[in-house]
This record gives sequence, C-alpha cells and structure tokens, in this order.
Amino acid sequence: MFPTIGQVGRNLIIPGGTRTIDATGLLVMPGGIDPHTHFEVEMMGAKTADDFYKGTRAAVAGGTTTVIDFVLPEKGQSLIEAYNNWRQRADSKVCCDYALHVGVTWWSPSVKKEMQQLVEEHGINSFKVFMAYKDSWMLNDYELCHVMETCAELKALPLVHAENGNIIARNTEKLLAAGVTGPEGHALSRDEEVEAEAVNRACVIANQMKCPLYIVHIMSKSAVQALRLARTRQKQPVFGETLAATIGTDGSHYGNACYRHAAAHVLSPPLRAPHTAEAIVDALAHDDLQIIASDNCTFHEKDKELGKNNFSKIPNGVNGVEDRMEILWQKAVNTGAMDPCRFVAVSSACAARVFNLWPRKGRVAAGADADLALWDPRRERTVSAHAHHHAVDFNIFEVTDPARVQPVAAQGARGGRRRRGPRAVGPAPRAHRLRARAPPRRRLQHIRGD
Ligand SMILES: NC(=O)NCCC(=O)O
Ligand SMILES: [Zn+2]
Ligand SMILES: [Zn+2]
Repeated sequence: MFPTIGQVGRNLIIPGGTRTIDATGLLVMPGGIDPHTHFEVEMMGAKTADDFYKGTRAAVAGGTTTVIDFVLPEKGQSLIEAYNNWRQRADSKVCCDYALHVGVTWWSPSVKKEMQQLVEEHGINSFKVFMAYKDSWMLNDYELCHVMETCAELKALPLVHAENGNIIARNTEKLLAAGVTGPEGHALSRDEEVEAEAVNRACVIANQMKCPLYIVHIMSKSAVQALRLARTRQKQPVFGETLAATIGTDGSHYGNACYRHAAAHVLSPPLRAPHTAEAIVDALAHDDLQIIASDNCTFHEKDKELGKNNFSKIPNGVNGVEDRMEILWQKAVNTGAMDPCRFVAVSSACAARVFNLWPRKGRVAAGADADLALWDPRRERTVSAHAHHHAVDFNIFEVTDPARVQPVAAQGARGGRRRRGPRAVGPAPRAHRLRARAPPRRRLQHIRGD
C-alpha cells in the first residue's frame, strides 16, 4: 500500500517513532506531475538516452514525483502488446510513480477493440494521436475522427500532437532542394501557422465527434490563440499543455553554427522567437493553458548526428523532466507573473485532475498520496549538464556565452544555399548563467499514515 498523508494541521498528535523533518521556511507542495515524458523509446532511428531509471531519477531530483509516459506502438502492432512491453520496461526501473498514455498510431476495428480493453482492463484513460510525423505515426483526419469518437464512447481523453504533417513534408522537400540542410531548416519547415492550423483542426474534429481534447506541447502564440478561440467561442472542453523548453529557452539556438548545439534544441513543434516565452507564461497564468510538461525525450550526441546532412532526420527531443519546475518558478513566480498556488496548479494539480489522478495526487490533504516536494524559494541553483541527472551531456537550459554563438548565414536560413567551408566551432556550453531559484530540498517525503 502506498504511504498516504495521515493528518494535516497545527498541534498534531504525532505517533511515536515518526521521523520529523523540519520544513521551516520551505513551501510544502504536492510533488510535481509531469504528464509528458518519453523514456526508453525508439524513434527516428535512435533510442532515447534517459531510460525509466535515469529519467525518473532526474524527475525526483527536480521535485516531480509522478510522470506519465507514452506507449508508442509500431504501425500494425497490437496496442496491448506494446502496453505490456512498456510496463515490463518501466516496472523494474522507476523511482517515482508513473502512469501511461497509449499512442494510436494506426487505425482498424481491432485498434478500437484494444482501446476499449485498455480502458476497461488496464485503467488507461488517455490516447495520443499525431497530426505530424507523416509516413510514421501520423493519422489522417478520417482516422482522427474514429479515434476521437471512440474516446468519447469510452470516456477517455485524446491527446493530440498538433502540426500539419503534410505541409511539413512538402516544406522539407523544398528546403532540402534549396540546400538548407542544417537544424535551422527544422524550424523553417514548420512555422507557427503550421501548428495553429492543426490546433484549430483538432478542435473542430473533437467538437464534431463530441469529445473533450488535450493538445500536447503547445509552442507558439498562434497555437495558444487557436486554442483560446475553441475554449471561449465554442465553449469546448479543450486543455492545453506547454513545455518547460518553451519558457526556458528559444528558437535562436537553431541559428547556432555548432551543429551539436543547434541539433540538441530540435524538438517538434520547434522552439519559437524569444518573446514567445513571456506570452506562454502569461497564458499559463491566465488559464489559456492549463499544464506545463517536459516532453523529456533526450538523445545522445551520436544519435543527433543522424541528421547532420538532413535536418528532417535529427531525432526530435530535448531534456526537461528535471528542470521543469525550477524553470517555471524562475520564469513565472520570480517574475511575479504567477503566485505559488497557480504554480502548483499548472505543475501538478491540473494534471492530476485531467488524468484522473485526483484526489490521490496533486494536493496536500489527509488521505492523498504522500508525494511531497519541500521547496526552498530562496535557494539558488545553477543549471548545468555536468550536474544534472540525465543520461546526456547537454542541457538546453544551460546558458552559453552569446559571444560564441555564430548565427547561420541569413541566406541559408531563407532558402538559399548555405555557406560552406570553415565555420566557427560552436560554443562549448559554458556554465552557468541561468539561476533557477528554489530547488526542492527533499523531494519525495513519505509522511507516516495512520
Ligand atoms: N516532441 C518531440 O520533439 N519529441 C518527442 C515526440 C513527440 O512528442 O512528438
Ligand atoms: Zn508530440
Ligand atoms: Zn512527446
């Protein structure tokens, strides 16, 4: 049985033998819930570096005590078989609580049956679909209709990766033909409109299928606007998730002349213009977005090298599960955009409610799971790849010296031929400007239950 919180209050009668932890001056908060991680998954010809041990170890180091990972079946593979594989991988390694969403990466009547089985027999209540990754995980609109209709029948929630995969595919062909092969091509192939169109389309399909909806990793102001329209005009039950990466760094890194540096920032949808971070924090603060996740999906440098001559082959993904909460605190609470209660809502409580973990998780109350973060709002920590708990030696939140960042030639980025020949060696990441205050001092505290 999981330890639960026995009592909350003043002047408590403490049972003998209880270990006391002095939390004077600290905030006692529900442990973070990160509803979007990819541990030990194969994608784009590589396997993620963080496995369920290292990934959850990094989570706990940053104050997150529950993660929700994604089962991603191959096209044609049984969903139940893939789910069992994921359970097998995770169960023996995780060092915090975890749950699973299941991807629907192909469609047939047998998939529908398996979705029902996953809900009824395995407690799955969320299914992820992709509008991007053409020729691998992408579904067409007709298939999306079926998945959403089935989710509505099962009272499950569809999670959507919203980008227009067909436009991305065509833009990629054109960029490559024009000689744009470097990581900057990744962002050029999928601008904000490509994301916002898909957010709008996903909302329309969900509305037609009478289904609630959750859009994962919203990365742009245009996408937030599309979501806001659906939530207000249509009064649709639509939830929006953004990422620590969106508020902790930006798309200027795609212009770094160092391939290793630029490729390390490649994820989808891509990082946007620097002013996006403030707008996304504002959206989180005002409930246009409800949840911040990490989409932790780390790859070793040798794997990112797969796209050295073709940006569309760079395995997509960045770190974030460890730094998510501190980045949010720094960018939202320390700036005054958000109070600590909203911080708890977007980093823990809203995810607990959306994914049916409430009332066990996401709150500090008698009877809830005793997953607590003790948070010191005065302590400072420097983000660094040397000190983090991930399996990779790069951290997108580590600040590099701007003087050593060499912008890629403008004509290259706009579709002309890229400058060949010697290019400056990019920055070896130098520590350590970003000061994320308030690391949790102790992460997973089990208060003795009755
Ligand atoms: N987001 C990303 O670039 N990588 C992970 C896979 C996904 O969520 O699309
Ligand atoms: Zn995605
Ligand atoms: Zn993801």
